[in-house]
Amino acid sequence: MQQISGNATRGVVTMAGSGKFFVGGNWKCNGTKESITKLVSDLNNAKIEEDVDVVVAPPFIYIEQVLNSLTPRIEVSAQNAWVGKGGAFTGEISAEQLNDIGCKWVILGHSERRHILGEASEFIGKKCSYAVSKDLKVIACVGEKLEEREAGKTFDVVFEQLKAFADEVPGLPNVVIAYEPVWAIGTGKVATPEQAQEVHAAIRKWLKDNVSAEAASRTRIIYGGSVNGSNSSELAKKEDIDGFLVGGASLKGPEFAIIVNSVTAKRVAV
Ligand SMILES: O=C(CO)COP(=O)(O)O
Repeated sequence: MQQISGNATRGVVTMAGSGKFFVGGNWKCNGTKESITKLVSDLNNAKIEEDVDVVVAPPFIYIEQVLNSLTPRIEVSAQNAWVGKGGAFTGEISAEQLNDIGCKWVILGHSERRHILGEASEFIGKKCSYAVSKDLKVIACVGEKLEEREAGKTFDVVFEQLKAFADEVPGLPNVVIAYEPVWAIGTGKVATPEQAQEVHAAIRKWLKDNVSAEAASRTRIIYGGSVNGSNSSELAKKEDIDGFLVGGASLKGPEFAIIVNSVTAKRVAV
């Protein structure tokens, strides 16, 4: 349990880790200039709690539009980056280019890139290493497919994916881990708070045993997969759930704000 300093009314927080609550919005391959203008305006007008890190990830071509119009209270992420220095890599965007336009975050290893685009764990680990070496902060995604869960392989799959990150990025500085079970993504079938907590606790233990106790405490472990304004508070109450990575519901500003504000469910009265 962690005491939030400086504001006694906030009380005690049910968090196993020491990091700040974190909510990311992954807009995936959605939006137009017009719809993004509206979404940014809704986010700029939303009332969001102070003690949450908030990051949104527009498609590459809209990142500058968002950086130029979104409140600096909310940070901006890319959804991918090239594995090394830019050059003759048609269709790719480099970490240097993200730095150039002031984009500070990148999502790596999302299941859609693993399973639709065929990115392997080792390649994703190398991407993470390069991104961190260029001072980008990384949302590193892991998660099992339905058949893997049903075969009792959830931890094997998640630990193999984690190891690929940890092998390439000693100490995992500037990395937020997103646990996104593939069967829960875009399906409306959210993991129960107990299912998510079980894997988050296992990830934290894996970090303690394989990286360091400090990394286990510092690293935010966020949940993704059909999170919405109605289920986020129950999930947020679990002690190893340090926030969310939201897909579909992050395209609606008011609902995304509700999810961000589910940090209040972490606070219990003293
Ligand atoms: O993939 C996700 C976030 O990265 C989750 O997507 P949904 O919230 O649409 O299920």
